[in-house]
Amino acid sequence: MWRRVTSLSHLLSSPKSSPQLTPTSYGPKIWETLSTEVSKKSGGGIFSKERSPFITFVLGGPGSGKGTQCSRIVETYGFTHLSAGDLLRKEITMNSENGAMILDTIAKGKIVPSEVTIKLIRKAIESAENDKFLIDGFPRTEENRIAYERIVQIGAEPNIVLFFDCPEEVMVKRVLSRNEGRVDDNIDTVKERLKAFRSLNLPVINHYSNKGVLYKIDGTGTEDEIFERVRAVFDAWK
Ligand SMILES: Nc1ncnc2c1ncn2[C@@H]1O[C@H](COP(=O)(O)OP(=O)(O)OP(=O)(O)O)[C@@H](O)[C@H]1O
Ligand SMILES: Nc1ccn([C@@H]2O[C@H](COP(=O)(O)O)[C@@H](O)[C@H]2O)c(=O)n1
Ligand SMILES: [Mg+2]
Repeated sequence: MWRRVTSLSHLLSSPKSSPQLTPTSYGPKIWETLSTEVSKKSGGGIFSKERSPFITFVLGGPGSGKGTQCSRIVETYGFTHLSAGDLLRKEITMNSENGAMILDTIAKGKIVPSEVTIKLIRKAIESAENDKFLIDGFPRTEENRIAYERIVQIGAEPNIVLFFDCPEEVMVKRVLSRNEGRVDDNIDTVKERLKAFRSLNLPVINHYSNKGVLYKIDGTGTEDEIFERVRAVFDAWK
């Protein structure tokens, strides 16, 4: 039933299999059609028969432009943007039960335990009315990914995974000039975050590449240039 759009194959990094797109299924957007397909199979977890959203994971190193491009995707395609980092930072400002632990972890450039992050993502999905989500900065580790899959059960596979591929020196430069007062935007923590990206996030990215759902996007150039690359992915899914 599903066929891959051949012109997009260059965006997929060595998939063993691929989500198959239906170029003819214009009308309802492909994410609405897919949501229904998945919901028929869904056995519980975050999603149900009645509700199985179209999920895009947005991955990339610190400063690769995930948040920036997510804002553009939201404007153009109407997704709801859930940044795992923003959800965690909100817990710090709300002085919640886990706030101090989260602050300490983020300041060290380490990864917060999966159950904490997934609970926040789950709550945000459940309280949103939209059925199309960009989940930015998650899963960050194989442990994040496996924990998420356990909770979501059938239908846990993201529909798309975007990976913003960017040289480390570009990412470091962007992070250090971000100037938003983030506790982790300093050279020592950035080094730790890059280490975590290499050792923990790249295996997740490889996993999705092997599953055939990964769209690797060149994260260099201007915001507009990068968004044109992103458009090529989403326009093929409409
Ligand atoms: N293409 C670009 N060229 C120059 N600067 C950019 C570009 N894209 C984003 N930036 C800037 O770089 C900084 C980091 O971008 P952004 O916050 O989108 O990255 P991120 O991947 O979400 O990072 P993090 O993982 O640290 O949250 C921001 O100040 C943003 O304005
Ligand atoms: N799945 C995640 C996502 C983020 N974190 C922590 O938050 C920091 C900032 O994340 P950004 O995506 O906003 O860069 C990150 O360095 C981690 O400390 C996490 O633990 N788990
Ligand atoms: Mg971000």
